[in-house]
Amino acid sequence: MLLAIENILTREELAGVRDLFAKARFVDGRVTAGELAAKVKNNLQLPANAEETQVLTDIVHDALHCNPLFVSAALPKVVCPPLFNRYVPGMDFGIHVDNAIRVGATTFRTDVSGTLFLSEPEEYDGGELIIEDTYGVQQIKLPAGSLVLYPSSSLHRVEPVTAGHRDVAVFWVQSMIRDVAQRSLLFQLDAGIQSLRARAPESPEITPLVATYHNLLRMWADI
Ligand SMILES: O=C(O)CCC(=O)C(=O)O
Ligand SMILES: [Fe+2]
Repeated sequence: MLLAIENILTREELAGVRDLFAKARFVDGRVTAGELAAKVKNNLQLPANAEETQVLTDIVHDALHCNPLFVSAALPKVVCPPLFNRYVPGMDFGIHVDNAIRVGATTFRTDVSGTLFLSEPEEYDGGELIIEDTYGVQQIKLPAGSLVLYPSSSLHRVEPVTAGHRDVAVFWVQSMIRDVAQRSLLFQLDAGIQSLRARAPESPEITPLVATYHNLLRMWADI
């Protein structure tokens, strides 16, 4: 399931993030790449121990956990500290699949990959995120503050940036629901329940649907 979510960050949060990016000192992104990804990774990133990184991580984590669509789609068990990346002209990220396991302070399985866009599309040329999903090849370039989520099993790449710079926060989620099809069913069911609740809050069908949602979650969740 590939999902774009708008306005993960408020205008104020985005301005704060962009301010921190403007002051930050970036290093070669290969420092955190796995063996295979290091061969194709060609970008800049903030060091994990940079002063700005912790502040940025808190802003992004808070925004994600407060977003009902993100929580419903990802059903997160672990959201790792994001990588804060910058691509300047000539930089790209060749085709790869993300490492299944990320080893660190918390070692976790990557089920869902996310890119939160921090630059406006008109601020740079190129830099499209290309995802080869089961539904074909998707080309993604979203407004600043918007997020794309996709299964970590997908092959993907970032087209070369040819002008301006592309700033993003990239992160991975271990979901309570490992299986992408089960996760997708729960997301669909939750969307249906939310819509029914909004349109006809007194509907007697809501209770059995909510019960089904929770009982499927109980059946499938690994926590
Ligand atoms: O920059 C992006 O949108 C994705 C980067 C990426 O694929 C990665 O860091 O593994
Ligand atoms: Fe990746």
